[in-house]
Amino acid sequence: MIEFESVSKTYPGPTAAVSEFSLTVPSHRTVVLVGSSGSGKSTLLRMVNRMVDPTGGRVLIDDEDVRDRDPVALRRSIGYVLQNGGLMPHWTVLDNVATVPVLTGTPKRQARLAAKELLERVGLDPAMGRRYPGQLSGGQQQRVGVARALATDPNILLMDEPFGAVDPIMRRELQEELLRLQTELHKTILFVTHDIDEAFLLGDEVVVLREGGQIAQRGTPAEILAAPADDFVRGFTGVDRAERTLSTMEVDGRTIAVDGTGRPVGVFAP
Ligand SMILES: Nc1ncnc2c1ncn2[C@@H]1O[C@H](COP(=O)(O)OP(=O)(O)OP(=O)(O)O)[C@@H](O)[C@H]1O
Repeated sequence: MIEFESVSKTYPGPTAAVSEFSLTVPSHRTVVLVGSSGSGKSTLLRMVNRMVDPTGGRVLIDDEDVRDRDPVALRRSIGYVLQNGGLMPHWTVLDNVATVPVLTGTPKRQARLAAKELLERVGLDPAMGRRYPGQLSGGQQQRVGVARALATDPNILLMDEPFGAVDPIMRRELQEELLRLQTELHKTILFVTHDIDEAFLLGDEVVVLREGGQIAQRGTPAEILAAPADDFVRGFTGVDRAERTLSTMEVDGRTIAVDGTGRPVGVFAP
């Protein structure tokens, strides 16, 4: 469980990046922070692994203040996936995945064997382990990034716009893969995106942020869609967008879902 207790972060400048933010991320759940650029999402995520220390308040992992943890050990115990993979270009894929386990004492052979299994787990051919990151597609690199984050079997995964730089089809595949992985792994995932559709797809809970890390609304995707808190959330989530305003139509005895433009988008199960 991750707890943000009234955290603030002020960088030099006129406004606070985050002010008085409180949130609990329950164990084994996926919580998505969604908001536009500059709303403080990355700052909040990075407070968990102490890449940023708050200027006020505290962050707890399983009731322990992260400030009492050694930052390097803390970072190695938490999976972290970034938009651009953050892979070491001159290391093979396998070495990229096996690095942290080796640094924390796993024998090299064992770590490489485990890395191969992880590549398979994220949907890659283990033979790709011999390649260098530059010889992989963007989507494949992101899968390696996920495998690397899972290499120490962390309880917590921090994901900062991990699928932001890949094309929409690959993005959808990666999202589905993450959903599948999570049904097997049950990690505590804190996921950052500016894409509300991604947030609704992946989040058990979604936190909509406005400037300064202010929570505009939090809840399950269904709760937010059913009752947007205000015009900001209404606009951000696009609840009034044609593709979200579904209605029903009877055709040949079956009930069809139709979007706001009149386009049939699905059929209700009998
Ligand atoms: N190292 C820094 N020094 C000064 N200001 C910073 C620093 N990091 C972030 N900020 C500022 O803090 C605010 C929040 O930034 P943050 O990166 O957390 O937002 P974000 O929601 O993740 O944005 P994006 O989606 O663009 O990544 C922004 O106004 C940003 O300019």
